[in-house]
Amino acid sequence: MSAAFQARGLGKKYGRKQALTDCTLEVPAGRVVGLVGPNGAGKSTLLNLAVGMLTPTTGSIEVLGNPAGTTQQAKIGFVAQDTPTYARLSIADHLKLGARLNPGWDDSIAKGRIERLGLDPKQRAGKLSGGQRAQLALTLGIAKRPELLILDEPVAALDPLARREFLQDLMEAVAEQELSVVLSSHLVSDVERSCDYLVVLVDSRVQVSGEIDTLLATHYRLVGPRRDEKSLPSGQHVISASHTDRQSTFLIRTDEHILDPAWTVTQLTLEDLVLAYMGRSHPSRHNDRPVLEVQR
Ligand SMILES: Nc1ncnc2c1ncn2[C@@H]1O[C@H](COP(=O)(O)OP(=O)(O)OP(=O)(O)O)[C@@H](O)[C@H]1O
Repeated sequence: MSAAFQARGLGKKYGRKQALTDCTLEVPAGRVVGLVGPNGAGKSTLLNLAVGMLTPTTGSIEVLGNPAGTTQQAKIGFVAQDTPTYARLSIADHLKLGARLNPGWDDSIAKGRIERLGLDPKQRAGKLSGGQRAQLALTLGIAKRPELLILDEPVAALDPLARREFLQDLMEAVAEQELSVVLSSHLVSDVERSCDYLVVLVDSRVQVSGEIDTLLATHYRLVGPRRDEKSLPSGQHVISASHTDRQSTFLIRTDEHILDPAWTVTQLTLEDLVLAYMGRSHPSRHNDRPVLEVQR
C-alpha cells in the first residue's frame, strides 16, 4: 500500500503570510494520524493542500500515490473545519446525495449512525445544531468508505460523550476497512485515544512526526545535578531544558541507552512530548497557559 500522503519541501504562502514551511513528511497508509499544533500553526493549510483545495507555493504533495488534487475523489473523504452541509437539504437528502455521488457508499453505516445519534432524517441541515451538523458531515465522510479520510478538527463541536463515540466509530472503521485517517485536533487526549501516528506542527513547521509508540519509547526526562546541555552525549538530542541553581531537567530524544547514573530517568507522556516540541518553537511559552488543551 502506498503512503497515505507524502510531502516534499511543501510550502504555502497566503500573500506575504507563510502558513506552511518546507514540510517534508511521509505518512504511512493504514494509520490514524493525529496532526496537532496551536491555532494558526498551519494544520488546515496542510490538510487543504492534501485534498487539492489549495495549491502549494513550493514543493509537492502526493496523496495515495498521486499528486494532490488528481486522486479519484471517491478515494478521499474530507470533512473541513466548518463541516459544510447544504442548509436547505434534509439529512435524508444528504444521504441520498452521498449514495449517488460515491460508488463505495455504505447506506447501512450512514443510516445506522443517524439513527444511533437520534437525528430525524427529515430535519433540514440548516436547522441542526453545530455539533449535529458536524455529526452529519462526519457520517457522510465515513459512509463514503474512502481510502483516506481527512478530518479537520472533527470533534471540536461535539460534546465529550459524542466525541468519544465518534473516535470509537472511527477506530472501528479503520479496523474493518482499509482506511487511513488524518485528523487534526487540539486535544492530546483525543490523539492519545485514537491515533497511532503523530505529527506536531508549530509556526508553519513540522516539529516531529512518527509512530506514537516509537516516539514514546525514545523520549525521556532526565533530572539530575545541574549541567550544561553541551555535556550530554551526542546521541541525546535535547528538546527542552530547564535549570535551577543545583538541578537540571532535560527532555531528550535518543535511541541509545542512558548510562549516566547521575540522572533520574523517566519516560514522557504524550502530552509532555507534544508540549515539549511546542515549547521548543516558542521558548516564551514555557510560563504561559499550555497552547494545547488537555481533557480527559
Ligand atoms: N486565506 C488566508 N489568507 C491569509 N492568511 C491565512 C489564510 N488562511 C490561513 N491563513 C494564515 O495561515 C496561518 C495558518 O493557518 P491555518 O488555518 O492553516 O492554521 P491551523 O493550524 O489550522 O489553525 P486553527 O487551529 O486555528 O484552525 C495562520 O497564521 C492564518 O492566519
